Amino acid sequence: MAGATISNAVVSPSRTSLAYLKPHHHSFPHQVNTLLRSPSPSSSSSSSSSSVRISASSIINLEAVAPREEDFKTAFLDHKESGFLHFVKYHGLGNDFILVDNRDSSDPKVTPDQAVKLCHRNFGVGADGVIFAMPGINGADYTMRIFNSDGSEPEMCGNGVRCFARFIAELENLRGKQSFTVHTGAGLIVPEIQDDGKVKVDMGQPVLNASDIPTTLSVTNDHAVIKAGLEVDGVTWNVTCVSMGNPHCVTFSTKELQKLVVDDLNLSEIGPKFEHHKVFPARVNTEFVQVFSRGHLKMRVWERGAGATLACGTGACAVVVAAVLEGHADRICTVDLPGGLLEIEWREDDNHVYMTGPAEVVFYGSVPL
Ligand SMILES: N[C@H](CCC[C@H](N)C(=O)O)C(=O)O
Repeated sequence: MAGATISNAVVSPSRTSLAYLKPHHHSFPHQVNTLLRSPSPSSSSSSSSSSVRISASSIINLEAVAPREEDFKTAFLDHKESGFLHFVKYHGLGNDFILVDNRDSSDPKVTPDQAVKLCHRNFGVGADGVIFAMPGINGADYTMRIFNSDGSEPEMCGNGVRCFARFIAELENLRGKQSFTVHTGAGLIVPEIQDDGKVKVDMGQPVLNASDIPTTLSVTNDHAVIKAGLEVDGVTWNVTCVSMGNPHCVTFSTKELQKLVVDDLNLSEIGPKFEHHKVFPARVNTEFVQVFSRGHLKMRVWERGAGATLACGTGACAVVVAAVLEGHADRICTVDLPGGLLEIEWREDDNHVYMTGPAEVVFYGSVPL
């Protein structure tokens, strides 16, 4: 029997795919944790026929013997059972990812097609993407690769790299303030875990050159596309294009409407028309922005390859750059996303964009591949 819940579980060792909820939801019964150390499915058939019935009452009795979360995590992360993908589910302001320990190989353990299935919110684990922690190259400590939930591979992911940093800290048992270099499709990215557990990320320099976004929109200022008219669905939107390694189209207004009310927008209607617009040959992430003040912006996002998400880190960075270029905001802003707040600074002295925000574990899981 594939899968199991924790209370009233019938747990068959050979097909364990338990999700370990954080302690305040359930304590993890010692017996079940032992099962995770069970021999691989290919071992003697006797273990595959036996099953362990764990009733809700026994969980209460076992409460006292439940392992410390630390012990569970180590046991789980060391688990290398073949035929199963062991992962840790993280989210950054509700932009959620399946994180895979891929440090032993530069080939992703999951194909793009498998990523689509894993990201499906009914038939799979459910996520906006799959992120791989791989060996570093060109002197970087690590490499991060990501597949969107549609199987496409973007250059970079801001919320994802914060989750990546917390994942590495867990795998390497790092404590306190930690920083390391990550090779990505957007170049070298440097996340730093703060004392409060938030992650501050040097996201590198924004790219404004139209051909590097890429976009075929006509340039407005010195090879850049700033507040240019873009016809979508019969409306002329004013857009500014910024790449953070991945392409972004940021809009604050239309020809008719000088101030967007972002909660009034039908993203599933308008988002795909931006994403697949012919002026974006690599498709595009689109951010719709409302200016509350020169230090407080509210945004919603339709992501390339993932649709409407609760947050987009690279998008929040692109939004602040575009807001400064269009004269709406200063260089230090709080960006208000449906999933929560990000602190963004586009620093004048080094032209780098810095993003600070949370990244949390949701659960540990195993899934047959
Ligand atoms: N869908 C994006 C990648 C993920 C970006 C977003 N989740 C972030 O936090 O930056 C793209 O195809 O460029």
